[in-house]
Amino acid sequence: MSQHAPAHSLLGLPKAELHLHIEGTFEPELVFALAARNGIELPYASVEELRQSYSFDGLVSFLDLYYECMAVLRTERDFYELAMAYYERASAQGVRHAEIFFDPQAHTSRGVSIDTVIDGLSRAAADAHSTLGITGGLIMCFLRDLPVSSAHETLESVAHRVGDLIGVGLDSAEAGFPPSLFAEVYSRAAELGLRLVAHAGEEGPSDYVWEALRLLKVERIDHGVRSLEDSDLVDYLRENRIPLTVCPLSNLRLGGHVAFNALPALIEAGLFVTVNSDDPAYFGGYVGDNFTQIERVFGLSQSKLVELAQNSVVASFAPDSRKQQLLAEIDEWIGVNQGSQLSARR
Ligand SMILES: Nc1ncnc2[nH]cnc12
Ligand SMILES: [Zn+2]
Repeated sequence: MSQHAPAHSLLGLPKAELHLHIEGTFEPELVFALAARNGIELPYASVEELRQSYSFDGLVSFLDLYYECMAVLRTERDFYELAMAYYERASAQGVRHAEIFFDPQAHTSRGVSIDTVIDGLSRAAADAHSTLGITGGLIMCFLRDLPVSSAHETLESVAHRVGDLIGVGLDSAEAGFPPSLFAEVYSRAAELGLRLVAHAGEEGPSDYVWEALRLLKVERIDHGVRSLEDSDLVDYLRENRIPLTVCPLSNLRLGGHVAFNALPALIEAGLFVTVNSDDPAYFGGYVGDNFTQIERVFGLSQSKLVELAQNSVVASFAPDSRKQQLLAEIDEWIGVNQGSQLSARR
């Protein structure tokens, strides 16, 4: 696979990816390869059989498989290879900056040390920068369906190496696990200088989005599609330019067409929307594929798609100088594509 995105296509549109679980990029072929290397037997006869099980009836049914597959990740090299495979695919889809989620508790609970995880992922991020020019870093997520004490312990266990992280997030099964539970953990993360984001309003109610904003003081909301159920919240999100990291193919696979159709409604409501892939190995496409699908299904104009890419850069935690560089790359893409459209018409 080429690691450079084709300039004359939506895949080549430079973009930032802000909602991507690295464990959700674990393609079945790599799951099998790492299982074999680590001497682990999988309950699937083949790559094809594993891939065929990718049919979900909601977030929890997806998470069961997601945690099962990631259990073959054991060594620093495993985490490195997982992340490098993502960066290469992402680069081919126009990703120039990636802020990557990882779930340390899903690994430490199996006896893998948090340093092993962060070492492998950080080494990949450094190599992705030097070989592919991709900037960004790591956002450590707390599993909200585990005890809050475990989140506290996890955070304290990395207090000596917060320089390896951009921020913290909150993920896993949402319903019944409100953000309010994690207010103290988030306040400590802020004290450590970490940026704050949280999944809210994916399957959980719009109240969880309010809680994430008011109690956790997050800077971005991951998903947030159920915000549409509360018009005061929609007004608040618009007036305060709170970025939403929406994941269309994830919404389609886990929530069906009602959830998928949230995207045009959020855009229509004037919200600060970005497009991301969430768990691309499981949901049928990387971020460029998400752009291609929303163009096809919703008929979004090229200028709207460009605006979504610009939003991803502006909503990122990249330094201002890097944001300016990336916005200039997007302008360059617009120039190339206008030219190619004109020459195609002649
Ligand atoms: N879409 C999602 N929602 C919550 N937790 C997740 N972990 C991985 N993907 C997730
Ligand atoms: Zn997610």
